[in-house]
Amino acid sequence: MTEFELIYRYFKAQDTEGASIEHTAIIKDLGDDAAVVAINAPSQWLTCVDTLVQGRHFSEDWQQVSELAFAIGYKAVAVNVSDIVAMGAKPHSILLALALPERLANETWLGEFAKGLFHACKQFGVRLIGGDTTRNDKLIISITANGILPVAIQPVYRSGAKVGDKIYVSGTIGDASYALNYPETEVGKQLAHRLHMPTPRSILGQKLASIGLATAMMDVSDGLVQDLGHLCQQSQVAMSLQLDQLPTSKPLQQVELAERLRCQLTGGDDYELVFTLPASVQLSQDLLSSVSTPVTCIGEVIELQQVQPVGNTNFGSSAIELTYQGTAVTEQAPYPFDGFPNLHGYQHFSS
Ligand SMILES: Nc1ncnc2c1ncn2[C@@H]1O[C@H](COP(=O)(O)OP(=O)(O)O)[C@@H](O)[C@H]1O
Ligand SMILES: Cc1ncc(C[n+]2csc(CCOP(=O)(O)OP(=O)(O)O)c2C)c(N)n1
Ligand SMILES: [Mg+2]
Repeated sequence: MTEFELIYRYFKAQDTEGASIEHTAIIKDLGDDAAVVAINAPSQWLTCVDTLVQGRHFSEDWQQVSELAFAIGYKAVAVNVSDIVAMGAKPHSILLALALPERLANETWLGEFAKGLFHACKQFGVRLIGGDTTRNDKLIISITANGILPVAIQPVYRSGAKVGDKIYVSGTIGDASYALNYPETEVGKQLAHRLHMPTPRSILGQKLASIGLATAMMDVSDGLVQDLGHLCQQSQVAMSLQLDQLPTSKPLQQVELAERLRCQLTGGDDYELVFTLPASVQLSQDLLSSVSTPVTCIGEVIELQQVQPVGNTNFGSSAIELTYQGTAVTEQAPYPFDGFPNLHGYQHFSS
């Protein structure tokens, strides 16, 4: 199979079923030097890119890479859709840059990978409009995602959280991390789908932006504390998190408390949304009608004791206070932990 046969065979023929009205703006997709999308002036165009690397974002092991072809295709789209919806926008299209090992350039692997990729595309309403294919010794998948937002709707940034706001998180957290760390356990197996096929909270993110009440929002990719640290830094606030309120899936409830909390606070890979709302807003069913994802209040925004420099990489842990059943969790009294936990989340580089 040549490079061009590969592209046309696996990525050119997209199912047009489920294409949205905005997709009519795609004038040219795969096949030319660039995709062409008509810009509807009263809309805002959002764009982001995320890369998944073999051995870093999914297993190094070739056997696993083979078995997980569908899930890897799905997850590559899902994590990008997650960034778009964390701004409140509607996902529109993606570009796929694939560095493909020779041993995966076959019908079995590419067929499953493309199936997973297009399954996610269909589920989240995005069209593949271009990309690039190269050969490499390891599998690297880089996806650029685009989204749209009417000008009348404000994107929800990380920078708007205010003292007194309540902090909410969607779904449940800690599942993906547990599945990654304990894949052979019964609970790990029950949670494997949360690691391999995360669900970006597309409807919830868009709804929160459209009702215009969320003061800040982001998705949890690196770990709750570290990611909330970014939100604190950009909003120049601190936060108080109630550990007994963290939403926990049925399988994860069976795990010993301290270990479960470590997964929830630092694990990452959940792709849930965290957002802040003024305390006066009651998150009623009405407000979230048409959103099936549960949301849970996990704490509140408090005053920052001292302004933090932008480059402070320890900001996450220093700006976030933990309480458990109304009592502060501190170095001196770390209960329910034996010792105060390391709250760093996932970092590609750390010194
Ligand atoms: N190599 C890079 N060049 C330019 N911008 C970058 C680069 N890496 C990250 N960024 C930007 O830094 C910000 C944080 O990146 P990242 O932690 O990857 O975000 P997220 O967790 O939302 O995917 C984003 O706005 C991203 O666009
Ligand atoms: C083999 C393997 N090791 C580790 C992880 C955990 N992991 C890898 S990257 C990551 C954080 C998210 O990835 P990143 O590239 O930082 O995404 P971004 O924050 O840019 O959205 C996590 C929790 C994993 N899923 N698989
Ligand atoms: Mg990250």
